[in-house]
Amino acid sequence: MVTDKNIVLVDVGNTRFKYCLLSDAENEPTATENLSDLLSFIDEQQNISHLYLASVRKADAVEQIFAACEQRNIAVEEKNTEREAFGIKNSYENEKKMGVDRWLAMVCAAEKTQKAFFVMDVGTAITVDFVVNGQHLGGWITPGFQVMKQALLNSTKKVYANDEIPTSLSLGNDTEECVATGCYAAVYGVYLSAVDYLSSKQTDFDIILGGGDKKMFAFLESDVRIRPAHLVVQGLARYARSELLT
Ligand SMILES: Nc1ncnc2c1ncn2[C@@H]1O[C@H](COP(=O)(O)OP(=O)(O)O)[C@@H](O)[C@H]1O
Ligand SMILES: CC(C)(COP(=O)(O)O)[C@@H](O)C(=O)NCCC(=O)O
Ligand SMILES: [K+]
Repeated sequence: MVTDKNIVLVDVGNTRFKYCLLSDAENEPTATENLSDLLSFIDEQQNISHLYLASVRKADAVEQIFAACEQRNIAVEEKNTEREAFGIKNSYENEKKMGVDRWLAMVCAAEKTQKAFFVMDVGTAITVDFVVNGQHLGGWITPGFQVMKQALLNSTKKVYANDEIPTSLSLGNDTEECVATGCYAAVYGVYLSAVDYLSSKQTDFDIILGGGDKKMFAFLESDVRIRPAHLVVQGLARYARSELLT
């Protein structure tokens, strides 16, 4: 019999791999840039029968995962964006063009609230998707905090950056600080625009937040509309539970 301890969930983002057992899907997944960490994890468990996979990279980036699973007799279930599932209807004309991470973020978010929502994934890119009455209205893709900073450095000669990740809106008093606070303001601006957009629909809504940089929004914690989530692995968890455990 397959249990939630035999299933591993794997999110292949543009920066990092995130993974956990289905039984741990409520906790922070392990994040790593090295595929070997995932393979060691699988080998430590010894009893993995299924691997649920979501990737936004090119096919060759996940070939190694398929090969490693074949060697270990683990069934790989790779998820792709769908037109409709779990009561959510995708607005894309060609849903295959939508990153599966965005689709899974909606699948996760729809389980966390019965209300209208927007789901914001603050990762390499920032994606925002709006859903009202199960209908995906559409979304936004913008550069994430690090990508924004890098684009600025690449396009200028005298702009420098530091490694600080601000956690509230403030002003800079030197170049590095101005870059960090400015890019923070841009990220926060995406959030405020999303609130503004959904508020204009005159509907009560929740906000589901995830991604490696979601800590930037920690200061908003007291807003009852906000639900932090491990979007992609929890979207995968929903698929895995419905396909293998019911
Ligand atoms: N240890 C870390 N290594 C890399 N990025 C990190 C780390 N901790 C936080 N981050 C932040 O997380 C972001 C990537 O978020 P993540 O959700 O993992 O991206 P993706 O799903 O696109 O791979 C980076 O832009 C970075 O600012
Ligand atoms: C927008 C993304 C790059 C976000 O990826 P991430 O930041 O999570 O690594 C990814 O969802 C993607 O490659 N999407 C394809 C284009 C689309 O969704 O329309
Ligand atoms: K993202």
